[in-house]
Amino acid sequence: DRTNICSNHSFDTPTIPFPPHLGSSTIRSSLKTLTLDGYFAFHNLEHAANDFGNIFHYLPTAVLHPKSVSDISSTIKHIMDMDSATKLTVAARGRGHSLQGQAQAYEGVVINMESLEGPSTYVETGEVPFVDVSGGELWINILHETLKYGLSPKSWTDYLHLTVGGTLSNAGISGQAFRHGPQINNVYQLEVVTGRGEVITCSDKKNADLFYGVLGGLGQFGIITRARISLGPAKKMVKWIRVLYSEFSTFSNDQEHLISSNNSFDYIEGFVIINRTGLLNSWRSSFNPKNPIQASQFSSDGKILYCLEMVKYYNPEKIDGLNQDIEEWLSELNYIPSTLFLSEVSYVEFLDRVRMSEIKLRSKGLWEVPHPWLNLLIPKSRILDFAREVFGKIVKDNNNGPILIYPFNKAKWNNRTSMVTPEEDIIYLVAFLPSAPPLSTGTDGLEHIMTQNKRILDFCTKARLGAKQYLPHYRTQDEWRAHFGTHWETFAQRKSAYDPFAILAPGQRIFQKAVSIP
Ligand SMILES: Cc1cc2nc3c(=O)[nH]c(=O)nc-3n(C[C@H](O)[C@H](O)[C@H](O)COP(=O)(O)OP(=O)(O)OC[C@H]3O[C@@H](n4cnc5c(N)ncnc54)[C@H](O)[C@@H]3O)c2cc1C
Repeated sequence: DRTNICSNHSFDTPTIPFPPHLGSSTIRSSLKTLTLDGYFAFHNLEHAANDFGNIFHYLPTAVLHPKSVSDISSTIKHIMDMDSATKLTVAARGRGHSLQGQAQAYEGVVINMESLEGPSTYVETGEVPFVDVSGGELWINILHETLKYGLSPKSWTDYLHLTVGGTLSNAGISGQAFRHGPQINNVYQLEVVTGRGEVITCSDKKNADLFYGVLGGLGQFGIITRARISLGPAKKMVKWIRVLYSEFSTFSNDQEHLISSNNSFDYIEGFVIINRTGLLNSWRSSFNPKNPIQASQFSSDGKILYCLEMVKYYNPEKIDGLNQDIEEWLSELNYIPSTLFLSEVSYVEFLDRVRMSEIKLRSKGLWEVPHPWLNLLIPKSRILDFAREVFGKIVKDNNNGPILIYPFNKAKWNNRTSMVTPEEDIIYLVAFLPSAPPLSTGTDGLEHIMTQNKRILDFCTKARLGAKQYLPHYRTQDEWRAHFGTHWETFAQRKSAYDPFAILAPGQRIFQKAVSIP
């Protein structure tokens, strides 16, 4: 029952050796000696060997369903005390929406963070409002809870059914990042269980090295059990606007113009439409323009269109001047005049927009399919080169999923976190988000898309774009060193300080399990 059920597709099988077979019954017996508030499961663990990517599948030995922080800390301490040959690896699993097995632990222990209980969510409404939540809490629940107080987190992801620990281990980027930075820049304090099993509270003022290490730290230094997240006043409704462009440079100039202004839209994203045969609406959005007939004219057979997406939050009881402001901001843009689509939806409906698409796709069996996604951060100075080579030349259509593209201001990002980005003031996130129906061997098939992703990455390297992967995935430590660049030393030092045996988040494949404390 401990077989490696790794999919047999041949592109990206791991090259870093996994721990040897450890003698499962001895290990189970050893784990069973622990006194816990929650429990270990040793059977039916296939769920923990899967993720949203649906490409990598590694069975753990056990899944811990912790009820308390001490369950997590005792488990890690117990593993620390095992002899070096039998030390297990440990992966915190949030919602398991990783793409390449990052939340899996082959023959190790997966911790189901959603079962963690503790103090209930607490909202502070004072001068500096914040919410204290469990690391396994879903962002959608945080939204609903904070709205009861007229408050809301400021920085989001496009999809809210992800855990706090999962997105804070990466960055958490969406259309608000140009103004507020990513989610990792909107956190005041964390409670973390390190790879030594210690429970440490950290912030900018206290244990700052651990705090900034864990934010964007790919789960390498500790397990986030609690987070204090900054809040701001929430609005009830949004004006959701889309306009189209046929020239990339006009589109990107307008995006850059919008993110340079302090007083304009609250959210700015965009996407590329390459030779799409379907309607303009993509799967990720429940956007329903007032004039759908007009929208449907813009299926993009044979051409490339760029869609700029803007949102303004508002309260319906205080709408004075809003429409004039929006008209003025739009008048500064150079989109194709007949292509303005406007929709008004609630704040919650907008933020939770991908959920509707998920429900639809699930009903058609199209959600739990392989997702060979590729997310890149491209410096502004090279975005035209990137667009020219990739859109239409390497990627010839995007009928199998959206391609997002939008800039943000690096000045709004805190450079002390573990996350690495290109070194420029303005950076574009470009996200290729295809679904690959199983068994397809055509241009929507997994093999074709993986080859295409590789061509995009090869182009970035050859053209020296200075691009970085977001939600990075590499096979060798050399590639990881290159990814972190000058930040590698700090990253590696933090690893030996907080997780000296390299037991945490083995699915990232950055460090191999160590055998002795340096
Ligand atoms: C449909 C969809 C839309 C998305 N949209 C966006 C987006 O708009 N912007 C964006 O930035 N990202 C987006 N993502 C990516 C997403 O943010 C990451 O994949 C994130 O890691 C998923 O959270 P999770 O709870 O599922 O994490 P998991 O997949 O469970 O874990 C991710 C990594 O974090 C580690 N981890 C999990 N919990 C903890 C914890 N408590 N403490 C320490 N480490 C932990 C895991 O071990 C693993 O290495 C999207 C993903 C999907 C599937």
